[in-house]
Amino acid sequence: MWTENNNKLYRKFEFADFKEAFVFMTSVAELAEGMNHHPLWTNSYNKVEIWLSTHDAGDVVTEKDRELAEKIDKLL
Ligand SMILES: C[C@H](O)[C@H](O)[C@H]1CNC2=NC(N)=NC(=O)C2=N1
Repeated sequence: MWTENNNKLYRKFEFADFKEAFVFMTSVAELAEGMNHHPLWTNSYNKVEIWLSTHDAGDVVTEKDRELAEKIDKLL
């Protein structure tokens, strides 16, 4: 579930292992490139944390962030 805090959408994802996490990250990267809208994220072994905001709009949450979050959810 995404939460909205400090002008960012945030969600933490957990996978079976690093390989699964990285497959997910590769798909997110392709989505991000397609939208020209990129995540701030961290990866530690099987965990991926993502923060979404729109820098061009002054680092706030916009429709683009909500759209990317929705597309990311559909990868799961
Ligand atoms: C120049 C380029 O179009 C912009 O920097 C794009 C790239 N990716 C981006 N990603 C995010 N998250 N926010 C932006 O405002 C943004 N802008």
